[in-house]
Amino acid sequence: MRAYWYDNLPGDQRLPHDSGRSVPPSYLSSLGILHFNYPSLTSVNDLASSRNYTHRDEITISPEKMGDVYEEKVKTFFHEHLHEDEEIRYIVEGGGFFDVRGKGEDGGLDGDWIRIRLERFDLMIMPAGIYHRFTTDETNYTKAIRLFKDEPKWTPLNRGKETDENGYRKEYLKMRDGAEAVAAQ
Ligand SMILES: CSCCC(=O)C(=O)O
Ligand SMILES: [Fe+2]
Repeated sequence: MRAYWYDNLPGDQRLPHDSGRSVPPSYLSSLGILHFNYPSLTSVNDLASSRNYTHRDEITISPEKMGDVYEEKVKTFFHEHLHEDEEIRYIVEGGGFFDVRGKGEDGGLDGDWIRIRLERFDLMIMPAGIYHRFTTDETNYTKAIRLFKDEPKWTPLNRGKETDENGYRKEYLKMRDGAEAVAAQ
């Protein structure tokens, strides 16, 4: 795992877009993001049961596996969205990028994109309500396990006026900025 500020330059979303400015783990945790490196599935299973995740599926995002819909899927995943549940992803093979919004400057709610590079054995937990997006990298191959509390269901809520007002979004901001207010004391 490596996190850095997205360079915001034009070009394929699958390129690294590395500005060269790293984002430290402490900043990611202040956004409510957790990361682990689990070379064995046993640890993934333990984490799943400790958080009451009883369902999972395995997704292979690649042109070979998905055929013609691959490019379309990759664009859908890259549309800025949030979920009303936390999102847990474990990379089994290949790699990919999750982009998440940093904090805005001067108390603004949303800042610039942070790119999080995930590789084999990386497990990431993103809190409900965080704006994010996903893309494969130039190798066009991500095999990941998605953990769910109930039946596997992926419901992205694309960013808009409605999601800005979403209760889970508001809860997330309270947690994020509340945590910061406490840390600053
Ligand atoms: C690597 S999982 C696919 C992307 C995804 O689940 C998401 O963007 O929410
Ligand atoms: Fe998502």
